[in-house]
Amino acid sequence: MVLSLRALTVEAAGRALVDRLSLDVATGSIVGLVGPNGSGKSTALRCVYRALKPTSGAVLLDGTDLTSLKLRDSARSVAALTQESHTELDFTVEEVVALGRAPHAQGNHPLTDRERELCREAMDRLDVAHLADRSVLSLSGGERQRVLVARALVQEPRLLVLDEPTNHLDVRHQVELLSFLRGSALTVFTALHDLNLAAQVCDRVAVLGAGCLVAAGDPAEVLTPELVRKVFGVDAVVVPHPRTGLPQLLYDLAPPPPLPDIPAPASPSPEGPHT
Ligand SMILES: Nc1ncnc2c1ncn2[C@@H]1O[C@H](COP(=O)(O)OP(=O)(O)OP(=O)(O)O)[C@@H](O)[C@H]1O
Repeated sequence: MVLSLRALTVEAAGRALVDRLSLDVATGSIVGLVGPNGSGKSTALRCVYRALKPTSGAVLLDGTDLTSLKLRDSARSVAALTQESHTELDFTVEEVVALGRAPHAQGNHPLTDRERELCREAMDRLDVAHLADRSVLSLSGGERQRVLVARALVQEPRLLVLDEPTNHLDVRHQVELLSFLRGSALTVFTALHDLNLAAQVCDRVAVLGAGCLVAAGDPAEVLTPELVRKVFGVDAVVVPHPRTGLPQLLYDLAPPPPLPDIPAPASPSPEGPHT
């Protein structure tokens, strides 16, 4: 077991943004956190990478309460790609990726050969090696996102926390990133908006609605039309992927069906027509 959330609660402005969330992410598994805008996904993730202190409850890493670890120690274990991951300093891509080694650094020593190799591998993996000497300030949104994932990988974390990792990525880079995660032995806790990508990449999905856990489990069991209607207010049909059999949602963009024919009243009622 790597990550356990135990009755995690975050309160602000007089309400619970995350409400008694309990969840486990097993070693080597990928757990996706899905839910509507504002349902508390980023807030929950922030508690895991210690940008936010929960009001109550706990985040356990291999059974140890995160708050009992020094920040440097938890930074060695947990790498995060966040909505707030910034790259506004005029560093090159290579320098930003190398910063992933910072929690492991002993004083001001230069990177070892092994660490330089790690950085090269991560840049190749994320298709940013050709940008190594470019300033991160000059990158497109998707290129920057890939550099930040490479930085998180070179940290060699026990747990990778990703907040919308496919943001800005074109479909090829989305597929590359997710298939890499799928094929790796990494332990990943990720917020995802795309339910179809979540179904394909996650071992388990957890659905948040208004800060509360609505459902958690195997994507095929959880991502049902009933749940999508209840949580997102959207009609969908679920079809098995023709090659993998994994559930894929097809959303219904049609307007709601017309009301059944009701005989018109003989004369208009004083309140006007009922809808
Ligand atoms: N410091 C704060 N004070 C008050 N409300 C906050 C604070 N931080 C976040 N919120 C609110 O908490 C709710 C949950 O926000 P959060 O960013 O966790 O949602 P999310 O599920 O990640 O949303 P999205 O899908 O839009 O990224 C939102 O309604 C947000 O406005």
